[in-house]
Amino acid sequence: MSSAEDGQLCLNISHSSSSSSSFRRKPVSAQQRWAVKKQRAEKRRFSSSSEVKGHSFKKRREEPEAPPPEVKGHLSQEKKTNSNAVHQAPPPEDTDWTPEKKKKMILKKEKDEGAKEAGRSSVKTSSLFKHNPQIPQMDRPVVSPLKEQIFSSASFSDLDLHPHLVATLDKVLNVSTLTSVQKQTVPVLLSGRDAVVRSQTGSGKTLSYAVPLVQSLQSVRPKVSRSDGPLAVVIVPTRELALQTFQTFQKLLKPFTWIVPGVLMGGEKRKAEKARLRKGINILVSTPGRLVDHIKHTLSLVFSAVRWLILDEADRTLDLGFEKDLTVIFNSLNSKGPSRQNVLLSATLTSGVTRLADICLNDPVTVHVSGPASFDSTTTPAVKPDPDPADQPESFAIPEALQQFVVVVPSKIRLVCLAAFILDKCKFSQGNKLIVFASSCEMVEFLHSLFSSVLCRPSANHQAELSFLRLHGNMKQEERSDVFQQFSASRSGVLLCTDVAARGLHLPQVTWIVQFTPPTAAADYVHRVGRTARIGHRGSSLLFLTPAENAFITELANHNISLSEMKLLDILSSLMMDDAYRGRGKYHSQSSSKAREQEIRERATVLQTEFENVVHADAQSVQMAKSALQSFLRAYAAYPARLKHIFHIRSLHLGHAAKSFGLRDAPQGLSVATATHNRKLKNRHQNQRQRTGKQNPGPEAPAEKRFPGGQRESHLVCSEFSSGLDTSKKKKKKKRKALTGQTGEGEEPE
Ligand SMILES: Nc1ncnc2c1ncn2[C@@H]1O[C@H](COP(=O)(O)OP(=O)(O)OP(=O)(O)O)[C@@H](O)[C@H]1O
Repeated sequence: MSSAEDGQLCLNISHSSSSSSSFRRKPVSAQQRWAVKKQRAEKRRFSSSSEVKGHSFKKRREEPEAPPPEVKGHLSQEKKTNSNAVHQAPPPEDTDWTPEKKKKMILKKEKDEGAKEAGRSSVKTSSLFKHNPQIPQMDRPVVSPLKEQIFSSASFSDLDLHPHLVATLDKVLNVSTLTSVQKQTVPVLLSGRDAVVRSQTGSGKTLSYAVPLVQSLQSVRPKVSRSDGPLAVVIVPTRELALQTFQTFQKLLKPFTWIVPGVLMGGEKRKAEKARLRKGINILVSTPGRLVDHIKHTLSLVFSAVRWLILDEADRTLDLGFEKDLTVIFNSLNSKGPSRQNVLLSATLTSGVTRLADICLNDPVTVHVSGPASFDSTTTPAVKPDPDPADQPESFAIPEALQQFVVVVPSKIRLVCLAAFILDKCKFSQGNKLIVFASSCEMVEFLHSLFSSVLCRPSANHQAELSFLRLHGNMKQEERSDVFQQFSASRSGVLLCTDVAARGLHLPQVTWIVQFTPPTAAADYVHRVGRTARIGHRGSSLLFLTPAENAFITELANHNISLSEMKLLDILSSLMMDDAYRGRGKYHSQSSSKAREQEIRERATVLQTEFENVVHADAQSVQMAKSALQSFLRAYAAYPARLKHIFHIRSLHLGHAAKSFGLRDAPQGLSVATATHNRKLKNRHQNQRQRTGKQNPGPEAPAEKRFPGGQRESHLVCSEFSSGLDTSKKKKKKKRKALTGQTGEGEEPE
């Protein structure tokens, strides 16, 4: 609702009041006396209302103070319609005022009220910036970033490829020079060897396996036909990546029309997929869960001819979230068929995953593109490296063209800080395209709804229009695909998303990655920031940390990742670009830096107050904010054990965290609810295990999952990549969902 609409609402209510009997009596009721008293008190608090120049919010800025006990019921009823009305003393009965005059007077009073409200919100400055933990001095440990050169000097035409394939690469995909990873990988795969490939995000890994695969299949004689069924199986962790990979194959296969690619992914109609499988698909791209579903239920899916198995984002796919699915897939592939070429790829293949892969692969060639680490002279010496290389955390290569920043923000200020950053990049300047990562579907929904209603107001001509899209695992597949295509095609805008968009997706022209909630592992950090600065383009990233989470910088440094600090006040200062966020204006014209800082703080408070008013406008909005906060807390409780010293639920200040969801106070019983929830579930799983006699939780048990490093992931947050898709499990899943209250975040549901 715009402010104009708001005004309209007040007017209507005033009209109805004016016709009510209360308008014909003198203001002598308890309520009226209270209102007049309140007005006087207001006057004393704000010596001059002209000093108060606030932004006109869409919703009320503040709830009125509690009325005297005898009128409480009556007031709360009025508050439901328009709480402003409670402040209004009706026009005196014994004047000969025309309805127009009365209306004018009411409007004037409303205006005065608005100004006072604005004043009050300015006074609130203290609540947003007081009682925050100190922002610690940032230590930048010594980091030697791994370097990778993206392009090689060779071109596709130098390789032994079909000329039509080279022409297609050039004309359709606009690709002629080989990237380093392609130069090293394509010949290995063309020679028929298995491979484990690691190179930085956005370096062209997809073509490094897709080109030799197409080259190999087009040369098969007699020619490949649909009736041969799958000859290659490509497994990727998310639906969007499945779609993107399928589209790449569609382009590459333009000259080889007899080879048919196909995609299977959760959320699509099974029946249609079954029909396509019956007709015949030669290159099958799929998410693991959906493939398992078809292995179990689609008779026409036969793997007897499969010659290629590709696991893209292999570290994620080999995570135990997919363990059971992969076992089914491997068993099904191994039962019959010719010898097979296997390829694992990722930007973050850890040695643990590689060791695991060695068991399944046949004498694989390891392609690691990163060169030797280079010393970063801007950093200060820190911890001594561990002498035992086996104990060393994995180093990850980050694109050189990526500038990485971190901002340390007290919890309370996080929401306005994010908003100020978005306004700066997308409204007060142009040509930016942002991806903002948050930890849960509810949080994404909440931010999307709040920002769309508060930040997308039309403003001065020179400011760009802001648009927000959202992507998470709780959306219908159709909508997910639409958003993916829409954001891919757009030149600017903000995509709010969960980790469903963290891996593999190539969304062109993204300039900024914002991690509003920190990732649960350094590898996830790498993949998230890897959505920008791809294939040699420039890009930047910003990580939000609270003062208590500062040690995550050291954790990243252990993986050779180095960040520069961005100052909170610098981000908030973008609010000076729009007088819609002006505070009392007292400091606006003054030039001292202290005065400017104060003005920035006031503007941040004005914006925060606006968020809070929108959130508290009705019960539904409050509920939305609460469930977003709750899901955030659950995600927080699910950080792996080895990061608990940085991200521990007990170190969160609930009231401060609530503020970052636009809630004025910490919702009661929330933290207790989360803890109780955890306990109940733990007991339940223990009982379940005792009943079934299982020592360890089976893959179906909804309890914790273990990552290869031994870390645990609470089931409370449903993994972005979990599958468990067969129909028999559907009921169990529903039951589990109802039990845990989990949102289905990121699942690949059928
Ligand atoms: N040789 C090349 N020259 C120019 N562009 C290329 C080349 N190879 C691939 N690309 C393009 O680079 C982009 C990124 O490639 P791709 O998605 O394969 O990267 P990736 O290494 O798999 O990244 P991630 O690790 O994030 O999955 C794609 O748009 C692709 O078309």
